[in-house]
Amino acid sequence: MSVAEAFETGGSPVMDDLLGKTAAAVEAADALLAAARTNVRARVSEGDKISGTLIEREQFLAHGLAWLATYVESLRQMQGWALRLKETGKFGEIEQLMLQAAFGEYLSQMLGGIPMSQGEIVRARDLVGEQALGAFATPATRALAQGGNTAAARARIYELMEEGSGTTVGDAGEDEDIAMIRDQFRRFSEEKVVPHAHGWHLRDELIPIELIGEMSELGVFGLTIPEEFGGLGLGKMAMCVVSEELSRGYIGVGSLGTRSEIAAELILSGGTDAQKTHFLPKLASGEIIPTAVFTEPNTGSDLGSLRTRAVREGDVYRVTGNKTWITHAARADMMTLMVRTDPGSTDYRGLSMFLAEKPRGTDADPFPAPGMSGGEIEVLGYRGMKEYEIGFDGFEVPAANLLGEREGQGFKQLMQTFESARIQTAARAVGVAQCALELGRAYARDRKQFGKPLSAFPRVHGKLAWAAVETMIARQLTYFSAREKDAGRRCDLEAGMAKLLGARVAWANADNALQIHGGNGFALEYPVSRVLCDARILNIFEGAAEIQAQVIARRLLEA
Ligand SMILES: Cc1cc2nc3c(=O)[nH]c(=O)nc-3n(C[C@H](O)[C@H](O)[C@H](O)COP(=O)(O)OP(=O)(O)OC[C@H]3O[C@@H](n4cnc5c(N)ncnc54)[C@H](O)[C@@H]3O)c2cc1C
Repeated sequence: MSVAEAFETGGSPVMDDLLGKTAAAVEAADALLAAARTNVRARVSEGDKISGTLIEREQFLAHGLAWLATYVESLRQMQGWALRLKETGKFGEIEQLMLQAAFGEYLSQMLGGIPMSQGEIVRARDLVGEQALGAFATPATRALAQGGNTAAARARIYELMEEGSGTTVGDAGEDEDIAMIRDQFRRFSEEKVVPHAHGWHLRDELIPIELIGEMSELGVFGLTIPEEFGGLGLGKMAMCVVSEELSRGYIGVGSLGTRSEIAAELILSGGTDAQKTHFLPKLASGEIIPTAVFTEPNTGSDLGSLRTRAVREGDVYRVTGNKTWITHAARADMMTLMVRTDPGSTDYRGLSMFLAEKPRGTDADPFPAPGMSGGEIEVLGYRGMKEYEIGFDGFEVPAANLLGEREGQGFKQLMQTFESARIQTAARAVGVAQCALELGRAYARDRKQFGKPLSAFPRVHGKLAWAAVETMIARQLTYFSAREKDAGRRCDLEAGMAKLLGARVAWANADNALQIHGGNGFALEYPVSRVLCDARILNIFEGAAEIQAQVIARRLLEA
């Protein structure tokens, strides 16, 4: 029995005048968002000012607004993607169906309820009231919501997926240079990462230093560092496809560049000339492996209140306090270390950032530096670099290593890196989402039950088709923020949305891919068990989902 017969799809379920309908739906979605903004703003305002206290009291609604805005931006970006593909003659049947399913599902959720997490559904009627919701039900939104993400559309997407040979499901729409970079890193990932990732995870090993050497030679750590400082001088779009393809192989490998990206951004935007000349070429070449040292046992999301302190004594600062959850700390050569230099302060204004050098440690002696101690935290997933708690007791940092040689700027300097870090994390999430999709696909194709491959069942191929669609949505939102960043435009809002959505999609894909594996998915032996654990972290670090939604909501309400 052929795949087509199994699914009994008949002709293509692409809707008539699809692009006309989707264009009209974007307009209606914008109007719904405007109504929600007005409504939520009224709920959280005191006089003509937005009140932090009221936003917190109405957190569910405010975060719902952030999710609604994320959906609206997702649809706009999918529409833009489709129009660009059409212009270049690449808007084929699978891309049309993916567009239609994306609109169908997201519009339905906007009408019915958007899941901010499992069991936390924000309802449009609470965000805008019945009247605006009624106005949202235009002929285009109704047609797409009813006819977009149908079982027939999902079946046909799956069928085309299985016939296709591209590296992503559907054309991702990158330009030629970016597609070449993607292909190069996809090959690298397939050859050097995929065969070993699960073993590294199961044995809880550090990713081999030789692999880091090979990645250095490919320029991974200096991708976005300007050429004058030894980097490749590429944009964030390149960073996205590299992060995506490496994370598709293993999130640990795709995350090796994260701390280099943060350190380089910090130094480029806040460093002195001497700091730029000293650190950037070594970061770009991979000679220096950096680690990001911000979180403390009592201070995670509320980073501005951290307490580790640095006291100046002549030409040095002495650091005392405790940090935790520090990734790749033992093997790192340099810490971007945020501490309190103003002992009289309790908020972000008293914080400073140091570029603190340290010797490389080993498993036996992770922190062989005077005034520094600590140990590994055992974790579910996101292994390969290991996480550590660190105690500082008079650890010495030269005063010349204070970023920008200015105290009190640490939090502001860190905020300037948030856009890039969130774009990179969103790209990692897309890579993990793609990995889960591929694992689920391969299993569904091979495993037979009731005399058929699992993929013959609508609940199985439907999951895979939707995973492909939603991965593309997260990807397009991520690429959009990267393009905005590359164009020099502010994109904290878009980058936050891409991270927020990407993390949810990666988790959903991993969960569904594991479900398709049945009992075997629960066996450590199967890579999908690792991918589930790896996907889980994306909603926690780089701004937990609630913090991300809070930041997005504030920006939407204050604009
Ligand atoms: C694997 C891993 C690697 C990490 N790597 C690093 C690293 O290299 N360097 C580093 O500095 N840090 C790192 N972190 C720390 C990470 O950034 C923090 O875990 C994260 O910021 C959340 O802080 P927290 O864990 O203290 O959670 P908390 O701040 O205690 O929050 C717990 C939960 O409460 C909820 N919550 C918190 N505040 C609010 C709010 N205002 N409104 C609504 N809900 C809220 C959220 O659901 C949140 O997940 C890592 C963490 C992990 C798990």
